[in-house]
Amino acid sequence: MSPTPTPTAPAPAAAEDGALLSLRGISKSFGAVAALTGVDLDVAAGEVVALVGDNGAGKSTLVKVLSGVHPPDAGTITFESREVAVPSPAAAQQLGIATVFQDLALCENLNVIENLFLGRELRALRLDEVAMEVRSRELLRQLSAKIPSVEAPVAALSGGQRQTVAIARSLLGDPKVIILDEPTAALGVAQTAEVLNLIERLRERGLGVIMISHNMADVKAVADRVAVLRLGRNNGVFDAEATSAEELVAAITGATDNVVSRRSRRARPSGGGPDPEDGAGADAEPAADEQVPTTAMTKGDGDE
Ligand SMILES: Nc1ncnc2c1ncn2[C@@H]1O[C@H](COP(=O)(O)OP(=O)(O)OP(=O)(O)O)[C@@H](O)[C@H]1O
Repeated sequence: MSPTPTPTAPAPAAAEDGALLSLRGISKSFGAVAALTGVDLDVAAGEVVALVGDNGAGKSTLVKVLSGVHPPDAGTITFESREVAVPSPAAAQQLGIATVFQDLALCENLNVIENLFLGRELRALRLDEVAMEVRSRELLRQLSAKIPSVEAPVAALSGGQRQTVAIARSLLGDPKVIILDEPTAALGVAQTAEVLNLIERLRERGLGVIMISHNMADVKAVADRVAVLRLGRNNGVFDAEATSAEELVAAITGATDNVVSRRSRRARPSGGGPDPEDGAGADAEPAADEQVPTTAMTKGDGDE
């Protein structure tokens, strides 16, 4: 077991410099259930932040607050340096916050192009099918997506390819932040690799990515920072490279209580020089086997 991460300063009260999106003090209750209590979260442009936590930790609720599904009871959301409200999914979309929920919301009988443009068909005098096809091919090429044919019905695609189509569709709205709800859940090894590659492409495009995941190997493979929620509260923000899977699991399960703010030592395109905190553990090699037994991740109330 790796040593407990050294607690440093409490999570900052104000939006982190360079953050594209900052949540501060977000609370949300459902009746007597406090799903979120005073939660902070930051994501910068070109950064992947993994949001992890045990079942019922509040991850989905936080994502729903950000995507305009649930209004928060308290707290602030700052987007591109101004405080915003996200009263509806349409408002989130308008701001530039896209969410790909686990159900993906694809139409099985429609092909890839039709799914990509569902609800936002390009129209001149009539449906511009040529333009939609060209745009679809271009977008999927930019994402290095392995889709056999844009004319194939979505029903014929693998889980990884469907995830790719759902992510590509959300990019047509030109978002600045994209939230992925367990994008690799139930995928095999090759398909998971495909989706993780796609997330790298999103980072390269300068998007801020928030990824919910229960899989520590995926988190460590793709995230810059890892924000841990426990029982609806922050339990540390970790540098993904410098923190072992065991340390993350300890924070998730409550074996350690952390209010740790370690900024990523990976490149942050939005500026900011080297972080003095980044020295600690910066040369640590990831553990040889980062795959964490799912049993360690799923114990708890399991009521969801
Ligand atoms: N619509 C709702 N009505 C009542 N309680 C809710 C609602 N949504 C979430 N909760 C409760 O809020 C708490 C946080 O749930 P949430 O779904 O956000 O956790 P989670 O971290 O996403 O869990 P999981 O990994 O199992 O999806 C849980 O106790 C859950 O039962």
